[in-house]
Amino acid sequence: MPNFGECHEGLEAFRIAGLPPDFYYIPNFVSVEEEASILQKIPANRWTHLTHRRLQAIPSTLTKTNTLLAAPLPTYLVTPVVSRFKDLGIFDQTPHQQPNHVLVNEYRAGEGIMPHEDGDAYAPVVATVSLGAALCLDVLPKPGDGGEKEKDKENEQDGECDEYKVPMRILQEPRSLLITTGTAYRALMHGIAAIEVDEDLGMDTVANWDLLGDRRAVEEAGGRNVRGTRVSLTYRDVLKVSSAASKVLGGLGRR
Ligand SMILES: O=C(O)CCC(=O)C(=O)O
Ligand SMILES: [Fe+2]
Repeated sequence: MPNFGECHEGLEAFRIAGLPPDFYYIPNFVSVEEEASILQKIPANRWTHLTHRRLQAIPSTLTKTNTLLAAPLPTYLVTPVVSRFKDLGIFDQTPHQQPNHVLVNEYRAGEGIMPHEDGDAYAPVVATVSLGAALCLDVLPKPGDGGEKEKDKENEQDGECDEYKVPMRILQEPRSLLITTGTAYRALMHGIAAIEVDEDLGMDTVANWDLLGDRRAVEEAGGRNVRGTRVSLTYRDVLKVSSAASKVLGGLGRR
């Protein structure tokens, strides 16, 4: 089976070259108008409040067995974003060939998310649309696989990963798309530091520096990004879907 990169030559120009495969960063994936329209349509009364952010799982939270109760995504999350995913073939190789689940996360300045991996409830492709403000995603090695030292040894042996500097940061500008798949999905963790300013941003410290939509703004701000409120939409394909449940819900008029 060909890997993601081999099937998506059109995306090659957007690959984050300095990181293990495959991260792709596309600036200005949605327009300013589209961004405003999506933000305005996120329902105000559906937030789950966590200590360091608030979130909405759409269409619903997965069950204890990581099953999705099938229900269509709301239109504001489908148009225009999912049609653009189709044009790029982002979910062409996942079981349902389209995203069926979206987590909406909101981070105010000073909020973040602990380093984690997204796990095996989903096909290993995540498409993250950022809205509202910029922040840095930290990319880290997974602890436990013998630790970093062991990894370095392995890397020396196969000579394949030497060129990658991890931990590293990806600056996610508003309106951008970040795709995480392959080794990047399976072998790395990601998190967002709970800070108010991302500092020391530049070509050596930001993995997607060359791909940014507005490098100049960051340079003019002296390599600092003062955080505002950022909303992320993380689109995924949940592997286990129960359509029986959705029929019951549909019958109850819960669509
Ligand atoms: O907001 C983000 O970009 C990351 C969110 C995330 O890691 C997740 O929902 O699993
Ligand atoms: Fe995540």
